[in-house]
Amino acid sequence: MTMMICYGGTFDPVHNGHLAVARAARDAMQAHGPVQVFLLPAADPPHKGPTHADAAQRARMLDLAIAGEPGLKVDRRELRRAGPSYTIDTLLELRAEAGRELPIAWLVGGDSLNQLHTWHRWQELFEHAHILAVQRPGSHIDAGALGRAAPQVAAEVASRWRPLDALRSAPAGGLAVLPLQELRPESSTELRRRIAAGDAWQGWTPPSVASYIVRHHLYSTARQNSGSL
Ligand SMILES: Nc1ncnc2c1ncn2[C@@H]1O[C@H](COP(=O)(O)OP(=O)(O)OP(=O)(O)O)[C@@H](O)[C@H]1O
Ligand SMILES: O=C(O)c1ccc[n+]([C@@H]2O[C@H](COP(=O)([O-])O)[C@@H](O)[C@H]2O)c1
Repeated sequence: MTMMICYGGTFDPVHNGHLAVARAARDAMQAHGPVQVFLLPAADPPHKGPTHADAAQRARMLDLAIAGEPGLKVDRRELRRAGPSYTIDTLLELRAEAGRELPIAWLVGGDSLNQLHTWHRWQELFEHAHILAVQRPGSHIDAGALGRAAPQVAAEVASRWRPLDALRSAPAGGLAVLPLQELRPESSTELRRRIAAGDAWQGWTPPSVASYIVRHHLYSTARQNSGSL
């Protein structure tokens, strides 16, 4: 059975760290059977202020970033919903479409996992998906241990730890850690800072995305929302 991996983010803009994570998830899970990775740009990320590029631009940059990549797709469903892009709403939609049996994993960086208790209806997430967590510098997650998680999160996941390959054997409810060959230092915040400051940045994102950013004058001043594609 195909495993569905969902990778939500603001992607403002997408960077090579995001792509390394998406590819690592695809490659690790495909060792055990077919897998599809969906990248879901958030229209209105619940914990962030206004974005710098608009939602259509962020999704377009994702299209460019994954062009020609087997097993990766952009899913724009959150762009079609009004209001905050709550993950529980997205998972309810995906579960209704995929049926009750399909294994679904929601991919998060360790920084996000440590704060999972702040997400809307967060405990319900496990009814509809597994969580697949990936290390990020400073996040201190490891298989079986959360170094910096809120106590509520540590308590909720205590009985949910699974080896990676076990995620395929149930539709939802587990937590596994995705191994990365090396931690990825990239962040969209630092990338935007570098662009605005005129520091070196183009190696942090694929050339097609870098060209789009330059062509649309994104991130070079405090806030952009030109709306053009
Ligand atoms: N370098 C990275 N390594 C591992 N996970 C990452 C990395 N960058 C982002 N993520 C994870 O990807 C998801 C989407 O991230 P997001 O689009 O917010 O990018 P970001 O770089 O964290 O942005 P910002 O710096 O603006 O907060 C989050 O779960 C985040 O933890
Ligand atoms: O559902 C929530 O309450 C919620 C709170 C914070 C983040 N998320 C989701 O987590 C993903 C990463 O968010 P961010 O802010 O780190 O880009 C993105 O898909 C968000 O919609 C979801």
